[in-house]
Amino acid sequence: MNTAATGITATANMPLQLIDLTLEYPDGQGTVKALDAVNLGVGAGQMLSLIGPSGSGKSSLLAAAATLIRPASGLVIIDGTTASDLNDAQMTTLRREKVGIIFQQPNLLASLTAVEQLMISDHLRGKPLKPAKARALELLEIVGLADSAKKRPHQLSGGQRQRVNIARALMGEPKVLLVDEPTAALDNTRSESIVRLLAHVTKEFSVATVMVTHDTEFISLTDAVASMRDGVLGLPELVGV
Ligand SMILES: Nc1ncnc2c1ncn2[C@@H]1O[C@H](COP(=O)(O)OP(=O)(O)OP(=O)(O)O)[C@@H](O)[C@H]1O
Repeated sequence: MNTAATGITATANMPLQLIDLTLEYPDGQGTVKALDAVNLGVGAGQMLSLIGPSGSGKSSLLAAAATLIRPASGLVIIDGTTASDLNDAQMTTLRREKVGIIFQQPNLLASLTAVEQLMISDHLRGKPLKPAKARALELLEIVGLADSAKKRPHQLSGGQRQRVNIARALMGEPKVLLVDEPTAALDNTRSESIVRLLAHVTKEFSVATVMVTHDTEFISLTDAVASMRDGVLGLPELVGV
């Protein structure tokens, strides 16, 4: 199968590949097809904007790519590993090690400082605390929060909380970053800076990023856009400079 044809641009290093992905949900007596033979490849250092009307399947695509739901058919390949070949425990490990997920709401723990929010995610992966702190501080600097490492969520703005969320998703050194409406709760200026930051870390850490968004005005900050309709994914179009 020629998967390169579905990628944003041809590249040997494609951390995220979706091949002929079909996903159905039960709906009364029948089923609703949320993903209909979806093919997509996102290369290392590439960021794709995913747009489409409500109910077109964007969240389903992200959930399948994140290995949070198993497709009815087709393949999800993360950094060369075919997720559908794995059992649930192996899939969880793959997700933990290779996938960073950023939701609309940061879901930070109220009692922890910014640096602790990042360290705990490494701690849950069984990693030692000392290098985790160094990496957490480095990531906070990259996302523009060097001076806010000791602040708790209530001391941060919405945009700053989203920056902590982005830094936290990068702690595990993911190969794939899946981002669901990261700017939905933010004003225009903050939205733009968050999309710029996501585009920056995509390049800086060579991750394959897919961002679901309704903010079409910031799509030009990303490399490509693809739109969904009724579970069918259109071909990605290059938009970046
Ligand atoms: N858990 C579920 N059970 C049944 N049907 C579902 C479920 N989740 C989604 N669907 C259906 O699957 C289709 C795709 O939904 P999905 O949430 O992926 O779309 P979306 O493009 O992300 O929408 P939105 O922009 O509103 O978030 C829709 O018809 C939706 O009603």
